[in-house]
Amino acid sequence: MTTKVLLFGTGGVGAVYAYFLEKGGASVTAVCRSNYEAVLQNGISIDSALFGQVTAHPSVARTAAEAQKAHGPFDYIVVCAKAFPEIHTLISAAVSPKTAIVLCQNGINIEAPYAAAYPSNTIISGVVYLPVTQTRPGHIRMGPLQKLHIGPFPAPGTPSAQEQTQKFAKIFEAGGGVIHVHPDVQTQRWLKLALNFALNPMCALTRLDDANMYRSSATMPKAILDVMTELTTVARAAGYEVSLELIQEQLSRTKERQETGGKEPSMLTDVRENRALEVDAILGNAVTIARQLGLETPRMDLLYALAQGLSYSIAPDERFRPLGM
Ligand SMILES: NC(=O)C1=CN([C@@H]2O[C@H](COP(=O)(O)OP(=O)(O)OC[C@H]3O[C@@H](n4cnc5c(N)ncnc54)[C@H](OP(=O)(O)O)[C@@H]3O)[C@@H](O)[C@H]2O)C=CC1
Ligand SMILES: CC(C)(CO)C(=O)C(=O)O
Repeated sequence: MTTKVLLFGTGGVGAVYAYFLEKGGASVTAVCRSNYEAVLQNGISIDSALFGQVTAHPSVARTAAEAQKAHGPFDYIVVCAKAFPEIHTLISAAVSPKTAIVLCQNGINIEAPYAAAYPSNTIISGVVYLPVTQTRPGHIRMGPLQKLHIGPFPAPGTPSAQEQTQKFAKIFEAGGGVIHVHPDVQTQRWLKLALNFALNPMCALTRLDDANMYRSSATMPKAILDVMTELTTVARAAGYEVSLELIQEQLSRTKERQETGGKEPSMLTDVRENRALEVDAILGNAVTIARQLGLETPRMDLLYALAQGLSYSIAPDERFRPLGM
């Protein structure tokens, strides 16, 4: 029987995953919002540095409820929306007893709301390497890297969760995607977080892509590495072996991009588009974990405060006052 996948959040990452899953033989329905008309009319067009110009043609829906009615029940719901607290509630209409929920998002501790809301469903945690941007509705530009690390949450999962994880990987791989299954993917999550915790807010605050930010001053490379190093102390205290060599390796892509041109991290795209920022998923949750572990993290705390300020400048609330002079 054909595997049915619902994609929730068809932006840069979701669009590319829709393409792999469709090509891998799944029947894919994509929940689209601002790009609904574009994707309905023309599908998703991907300009990839890895495999050229391709198009995906998922079925399209405006909500999970609409998708469930027309194409459910779904074997998998792949969440590729930004990691915000309310998103888990928006998929509920499409969660059936056997649906596995695959989270493809940056950040740490992003699984908790899903595990609490859907305690009987398999949760698969996904760590995304995919430099990608939606340049206009339904049009995606993808850089020369693609890797997805997945594993059941909480690890190691039940035998049936492990089976669902392996089956997802097979479809993704059959569609041309590079994917690695881990018994516990959290070490990978911390490793990726080290990059995002530093690059995403620092690029968003300076409004520079990663390569230009890296070379913007003599002090910047050390400032970036210091934040990443501080985060590794939290990862290690939390029980995950994230070595400094691996951190250096993470940063090597930014260094390589000195030659080829930089990547604008997703948080900078959000700032430019005046959209909400993933401040808690990428920064706040790790700072909370550091406090719980009794660790001092002055660099992370400062960056978190600045990212919160940046977010507040995009969405000020009743505390905001105009200039006094
Ligand atoms: N871009 C990148 O290079 C990378 C991103 N990531 C991570 O992957 C995740 C996805 O990022 P990315 O693809 O860049 O994000 P995008 O902002 O490009 O895509 C998110 C999509 O979710 C949609 N969405 C949000 N809320 C709803 C809703 N209520 N109903 C329907 N659709 C909704 C948005 O619609 P709308 O357009 O209407 O807002 C948008 O199309 C994030 O966690 C990010 O940090 C990880 C690695 C690299
Ligand atoms: C830092 C980067 C580009 C790495 O792929 C990323 O994860 C993002 O844009 O959020």
